[in-house]
Amino acid sequence: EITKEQQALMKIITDAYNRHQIPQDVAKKLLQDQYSAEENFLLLTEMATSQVQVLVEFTKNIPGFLSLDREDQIALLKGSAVEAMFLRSAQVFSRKMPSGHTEVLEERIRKSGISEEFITPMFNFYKSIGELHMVQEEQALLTTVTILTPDRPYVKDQQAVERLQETMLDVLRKLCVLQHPQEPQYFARLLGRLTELRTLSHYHTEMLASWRMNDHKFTPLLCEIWDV
Ligand SMILES: Cc1cccc(C)c1-c1noc(C(C)C)c1COc1ccc(-c2ccc3cc(C(=O)O)ncc3c2)cc1
Repeated sequence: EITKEQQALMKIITDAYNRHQIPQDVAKKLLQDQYSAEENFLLLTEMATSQVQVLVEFTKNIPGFLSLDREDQIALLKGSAVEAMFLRSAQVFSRKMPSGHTEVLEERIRKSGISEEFITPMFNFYKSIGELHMVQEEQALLTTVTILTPDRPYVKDQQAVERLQETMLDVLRKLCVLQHPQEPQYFARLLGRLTELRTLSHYHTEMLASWRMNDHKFTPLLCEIWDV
């Protein structure tokens, strides 16, 4: 049974998740009509940079996050940024954007210098997230659970992160039972997506290396968060 304080926690996180989105004027740039690989890469770089800024703001609203050791806060953000962006961009695909971003985002990702070996697992992931039909509370909590992963590189006080993550996992588990009563294994399926995210995060490191090989430039914020 979801307790009163768990409901309050879920509301804080879901409101923050909905409040911190890529500004529409930035997202609208996806609809521009240049589709060269260079243009696509530049647009995706702009999206990712804006998404990281939004992610940092969202993370500040996770109850307990700002009480963690400051260096651990940075380590959690660096370690989870790619995974959080996969989850956020997955929502664009599964939400069937009215603004038509779905098709153009897919087109630009497919034609931005990412090799086919990464494109396939990436779009399989997007499809598997879409099939879950997550409600927004589940999306917000799943992103929060991903950010609060204790075993990211350089995290010193893993216990403190684990305590926070367990609190969020408990709310998410109860929410899944409430939202998907006909599917008792739904929560386990959600956690399975987190495993898939780790794999994608390793692919992403190779994607970055191959872009850099072809002399692609990133923004200072992305260089900092991805150590490129
Ligand atoms: C290619 C890739 C795939 C997955 C994750 C990453 C980090 C990368 C990835 N890896 O590198 C890059 C750049 C640097 C080339 C990327 C590109 O990342 C992103 C990140 C976020 C979005 C994004 C997020 C929310 C949106 C909301 C709306 C709307 O509400 O209408 N519309 C458009 C939106 C676009 C797009 C690309």
